[in-house]
Amino acid sequence: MFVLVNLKTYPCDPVDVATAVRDVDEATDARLAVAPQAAHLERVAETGVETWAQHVDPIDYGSNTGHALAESLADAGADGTLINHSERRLKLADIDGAVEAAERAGLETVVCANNPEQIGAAAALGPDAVAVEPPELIGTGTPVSQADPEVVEDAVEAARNVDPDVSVLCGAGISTGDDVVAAGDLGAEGVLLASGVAKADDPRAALEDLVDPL
Ligand SMILES: O=C[C@H](O)COP(=O)(O)O
Repeated sequence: MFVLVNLKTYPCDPVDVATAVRDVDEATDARLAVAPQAAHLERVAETGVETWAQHVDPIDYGSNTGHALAESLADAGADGTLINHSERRLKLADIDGAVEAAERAGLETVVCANNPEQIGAAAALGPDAVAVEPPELIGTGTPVSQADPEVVEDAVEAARNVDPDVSVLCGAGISTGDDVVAAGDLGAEGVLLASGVAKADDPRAALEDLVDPL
């Protein structure tokens, strides 16, 4: 299972969490990665953890003030990038352009979407993976695998029907090892999570619990 920890703009110490993610990754068969804010990419990547950007813009070098250029994210140490997160939505054409920009810079891609229908559309754009996240469950602590298992199963089927090579992650409310196992049982190859680690009193213990049953 792939466990991708998004730090959003939570007030945690990104290097501390990244170090914990790196250490737990080394102690488990699961694959762990962390997505800090863009301004923290370089410091996080220096820990040796697999590092992801939270967003990339569909642009090339040039006059694009305030945008996130894929090559700059890669230079800062990003290995991959989220695209179209629920809190950073893009238009369809821009999702397509962002996937192209990420691939141009050698970044792995996860395109997020709200529901199975959008997952099918996202998979058609050729990312490495898609992540289904019902927005109403994000940050609630109620896991999507428990509250809405069908959305995960339907997302897996939607992606498979479009492109079986596109992996499917699920996210929203995932905070325990049991949640991760349940996601895997529904067909997901990974989970995208945030508050369960970034807002935990002890992020390292939260990570250890997440991978314990894997
Ligand atoms: O990127 C992560 C997702 O939005 C899930 O967030 P959450 O784990 O806080 O529900």
